[in-house]
Amino acid sequence: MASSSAAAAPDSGRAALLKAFDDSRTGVRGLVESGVSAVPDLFVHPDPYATVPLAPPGVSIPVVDLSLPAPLAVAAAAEAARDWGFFYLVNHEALVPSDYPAKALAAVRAFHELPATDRAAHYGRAMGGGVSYSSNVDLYSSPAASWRDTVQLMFGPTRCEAERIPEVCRSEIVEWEAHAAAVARSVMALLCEGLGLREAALEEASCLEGKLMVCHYYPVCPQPDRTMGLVPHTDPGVLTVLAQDGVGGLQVKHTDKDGKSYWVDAKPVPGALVINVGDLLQIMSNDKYKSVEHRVVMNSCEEARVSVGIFFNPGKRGESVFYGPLPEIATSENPPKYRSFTMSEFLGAFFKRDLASKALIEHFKL
Ligand SMILES: O=C(O)CCC(=O)C(=O)O
Ligand SMILES: [Fe+2]
Repeated sequence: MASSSAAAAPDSGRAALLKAFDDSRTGVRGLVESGVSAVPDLFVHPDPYATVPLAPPGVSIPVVDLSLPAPLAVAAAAEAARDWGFFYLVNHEALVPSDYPAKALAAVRAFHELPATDRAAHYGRAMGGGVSYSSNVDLYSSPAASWRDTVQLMFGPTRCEAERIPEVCRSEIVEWEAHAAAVARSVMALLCEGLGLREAALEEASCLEGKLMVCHYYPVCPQPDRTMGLVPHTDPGVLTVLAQDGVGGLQVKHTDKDGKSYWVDAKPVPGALVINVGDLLQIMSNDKYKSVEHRVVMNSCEEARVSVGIFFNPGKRGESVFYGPLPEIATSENPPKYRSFTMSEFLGAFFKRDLASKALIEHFKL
């Protein structure tokens, strides 16, 4: 790797290094396997942990208990989505068998820990058949690469070809997708009721039909304070259902009642899923629910971290189908704060911007 810093490297030198890394087809895990003892310059983030302080001890994202009587669960979900944009979902065993998501996380780990030549056979950025395995989806556009490899799978509106899913994790991934969709349906129903809407309003707007799964692997890092697992960003979609293993590293930005912001650890909680509001739900709820920034920091843990997220999005993508603040919510007392747009306009705006910016929501603001 280059001896100068990523920021200082001439563009052509940096581009060549990125290509050489990509051409290795084995991701960050491959660097670790080759024995790197320092974070290569391409992955160095200038002062990754400077800007916002960490939360005081004891601060945590809220918990929503799905076994509570419906009105209490609705109130808890609505309050969490409004004040935090993130929550742990617990007591969801009516929807998720007890061996999930652990089985899916273990299967994803097994894929990322296959011998390098077996992984390399799957490596590529194109979503061929709805599946890809690569390191840093934004490798060529981000200012610094992150310490992360990812398998992406499309589950809707068009479903990936099952035989394209690496066999070592195929059945577990397919099964987890079905359970996570049941969880998303139930959470969307709570969030709709929290907006005073009928519980199927988001489902009727096709918000359970677009589904992208990301299976992340954050290898052990020799210099955790020099790089990041995932830069601060908001999720563009409606709702994200995230399963994480026991390693930890996810942090959520929270602004308290006094306007003070800090990063809060979303520590792994056994039996809890992490749910978060995406930009589209903030827009559809006319800012009642918040899509908040989050990131993944590296730590000195001796074990790689695995997480599996599913982004739920509208599946109806026609040029005559518009999304924006839901008409039942945006009224004369609560005028719409965003204009309407088609999904192709929304996705076009998403792919044009840098992952680490909040520009997407701003783009549609009235
Ligand atoms: O790995 C995680 O915990 C978070 C992943 C995430 O935020 C994303 O994929 O958008
Ligand atoms: Fe995210």
